[in-house]
Amino acid sequence: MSTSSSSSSSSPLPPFPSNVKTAPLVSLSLARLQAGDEQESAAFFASAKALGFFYLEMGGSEVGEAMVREANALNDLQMQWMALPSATKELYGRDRGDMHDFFAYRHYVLPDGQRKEDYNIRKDDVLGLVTPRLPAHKLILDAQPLFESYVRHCRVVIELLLELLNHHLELPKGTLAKLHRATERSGDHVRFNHSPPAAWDEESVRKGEHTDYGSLTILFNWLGGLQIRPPDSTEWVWVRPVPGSCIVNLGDAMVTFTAGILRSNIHRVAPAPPPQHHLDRYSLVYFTRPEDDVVMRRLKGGIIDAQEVSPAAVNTPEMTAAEWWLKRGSGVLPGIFTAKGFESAIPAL
Ligand SMILES: O=C(O)CCC(=O)C(=O)O
Ligand SMILES: [Fe+2]
Repeated sequence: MSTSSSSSSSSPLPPFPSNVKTAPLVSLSLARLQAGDEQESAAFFASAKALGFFYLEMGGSEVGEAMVREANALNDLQMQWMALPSATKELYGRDRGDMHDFFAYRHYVLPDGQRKEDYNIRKDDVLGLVTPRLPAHKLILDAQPLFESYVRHCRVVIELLLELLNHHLELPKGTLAKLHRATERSGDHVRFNHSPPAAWDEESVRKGEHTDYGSLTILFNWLGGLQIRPPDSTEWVWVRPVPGSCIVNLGDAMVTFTAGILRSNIHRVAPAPPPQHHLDRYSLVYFTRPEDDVVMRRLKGGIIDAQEVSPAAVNTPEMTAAEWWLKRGSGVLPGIFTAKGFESAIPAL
């Protein structure tokens, strides 16, 4: 019996349970957003303000359908990568002692001795912005065309979403695009995430509570496990994986840029709920961040000008996007970041 959640294997995954409480994510159509559908665009802006999390349905969009195929292929690749001996994976681990440490393999040992692990591969290596690229295993290097195509497709989606946000925020044309040029150095990266089947351990689940650090995140997962805590709620609810859709969420940078108009919602990854709990769980994430040199502060113009000074701006030292993701990613600036500032000091995982 396979113990892996395979995205493209012929054996279907056990279903996500129907008896757990799920998160109220709206589903938006990439094809409709690409076609300039105003109702869809307004629904996107509403969900970016209210929850900061939504499904993006990829069917009917050439880019979207390609991304679904590529995400499945990358997930198969990540299963091979995660199956490598630990000593091999650690050759690409977080012990090089410089800022590139973040673009690396890392693991945590769960109470039962198994490894929860992830691996960050930066956009600047995939798109050839840095020579030489950071060392990577042959499995990764051989899949360069796949990574490149996936990153370019993710960027098409990101750039569309940024343009729509720019429009609804009534910012001067191209304001957000200029802060997120794919051709410039940034902390954008692909992440492989792997959690082995494990008993619920409150401490590990709680430690994983976070907001994403960057601007926009594109997530593919195949098994349950992702949970969010909706605004003004203390209850964690499950995000049901929807085949053919990715999950998009906003990160810290969008809260800072908009003085809190847009929402970066707290979330975490728990063990998959039964009947999926006996499977290894994998997810594939593309994180977009502002360019490294961009200073993280509220933008001028449009509806942002009418916002009050957000406590976050008062309580948080100003820094560049690169300093931000480095501090957030290494646990120097831990906690849940919202328009109020840091709300709790849970060390970043
Ligand atoms: O695995 C998931 O479903 C979510 C992962 C996540 O939130 C992250 O890597 O930041
Ligand atoms: Fe996340």
